[in-house]
Amino acid sequence: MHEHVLISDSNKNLEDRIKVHHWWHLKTAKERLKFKALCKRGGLMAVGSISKPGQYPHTAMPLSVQDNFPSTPGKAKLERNGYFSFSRISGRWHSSTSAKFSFWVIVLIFLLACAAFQLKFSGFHTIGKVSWLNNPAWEKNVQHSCHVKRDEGLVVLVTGAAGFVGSHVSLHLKKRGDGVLGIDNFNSYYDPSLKTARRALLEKHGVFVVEGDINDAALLQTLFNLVPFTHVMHLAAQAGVRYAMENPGSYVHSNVAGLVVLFEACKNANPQPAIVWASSSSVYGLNRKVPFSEFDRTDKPASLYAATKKAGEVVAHTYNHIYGLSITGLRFFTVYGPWGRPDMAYFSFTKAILEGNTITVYQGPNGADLARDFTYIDDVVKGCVASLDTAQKSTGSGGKKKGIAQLRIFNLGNTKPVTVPDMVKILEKNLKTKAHMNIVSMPRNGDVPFTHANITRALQELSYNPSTDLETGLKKFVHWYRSYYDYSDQSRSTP
Ligand SMILES: O=C(O)[C@H]1O[C@H](OP(=O)(O)OP(=O)(O)OC[C@H]2O[C@@H](n3ccc(=O)[nH]c3=O)[C@H](O)[C@@H]2O)[C@H](O)[C@@H](O)[C@H]1O
Repeated sequence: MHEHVLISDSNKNLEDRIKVHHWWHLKTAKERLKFKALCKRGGLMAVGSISKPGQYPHTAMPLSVQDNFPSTPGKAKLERNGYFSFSRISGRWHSSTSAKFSFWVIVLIFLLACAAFQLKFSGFHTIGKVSWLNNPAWEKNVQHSCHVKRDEGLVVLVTGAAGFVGSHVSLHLKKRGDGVLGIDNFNSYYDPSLKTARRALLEKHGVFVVEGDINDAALLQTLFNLVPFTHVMHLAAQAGVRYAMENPGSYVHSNVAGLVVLFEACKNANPQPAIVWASSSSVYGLNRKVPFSEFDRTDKPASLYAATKKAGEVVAHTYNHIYGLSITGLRFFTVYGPWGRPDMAYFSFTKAILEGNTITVYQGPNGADLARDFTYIDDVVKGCVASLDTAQKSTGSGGKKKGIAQLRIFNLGNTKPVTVPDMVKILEKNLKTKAHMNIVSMPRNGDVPFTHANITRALQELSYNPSTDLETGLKKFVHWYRSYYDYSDQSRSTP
């Protein structure tokens, strides 16, 4: 077999080094030895594929050149003692120029592919397309967003800031003069353009939202190094009761693993912040005793979503116990309102009714209507802010507990459950349109037949006193929905 060998013996520059100087036809062992000696003398290293054991590679290049090659993973990695096959056509290099060109094109494509891969999968830290690593402009945004404008103001890291509750809480805190920094991964569980619009609103009011995941420990550490947060309002989560059957991993990832990563960052921070975080009414699961009290058992979750929220409460206990983190868990009861979540029934029903589509309404056993303790967003925001304001300091430092720390759980409900068909009637009235309803038995999908909060504890300790009934709240929601999606802006898609 005739081998065509490309040899470079110039050391002037990278271009010259891969210039073709000789064509060799290695027919015999003697020729191969000669080639090998030549490589050695010129400081060259033979590279190229070997089609049979004992054969020499197809091409040669200086060792120094190889140091300039990217050390990238994968099959095409160029190894010092390995072999890399260039574009060889019919066993012959057509010309040195085309070989050189092909080679660098391949290298370039490979580098670009690696960069794209890293950006997408390795937690490469970006804001839009800008890396946060050693980025003074980004650090300035972070610090500016955390600037406190009132006496005794808080410095709060809000996770899930581009989410429904997160955006409302962030705005409220910022407006009263607290320093607020948001973080959100802008995932596509529901239309990310709604999250982007919420972010635009926040940024208009001076709240910077870092695009990143709570599972990114390095990013969290960077934020805690930059800012001495007094509080963390942790609202980032995988929400939705029924979606847990479709994508169980996302619940474990965000609601359990993500929570632990966040607690770790808080535990290591100096000072340790106090944490307020979103649990859920769903932890009451199959509880039949109403109204649901924080003293009731919560060991029978009906969905994986509920199970991960319950797990979060248990994890919170551990971090409070071992590290002295001050932690307050809030059990939200079907929060609704402007800028809400398109996956929730009141929101998706509104869209369907306006578009003339049929809505599916679930019924409980024996044809009983399902009911929810729908809670208006402004009331929930008050509960969140009161929790931050009444949170005691964490007691640990340097990762060690220095004393007993506060650990609280509160129901943030409305205490006035409304059935789903009644909720539909309110929507019909506000939308001035009759809904087409398909009534079906509640599938076994994690749903619970009713929720009803006892809010005595929140009233006592937080002065939490919800004041918006469903009629008033849905009216406000429909008003927002119409202005947001009312097709005056044709470029904006409906949810
Ligand atoms: O309090 C919570 O902890 C949770 O509240 C919310 O869950 P849910 O109370 O289940 O709200 P939501 O989906 O609006 O369904 C409302 C009602 O409509 C019924 N429902 C729903 C959909 C449908 O197509 N038909 C229907 O009848 C359905 O059977 C139910 O009876 C949050 O989504 C969740 O993230 C979590 O925060």
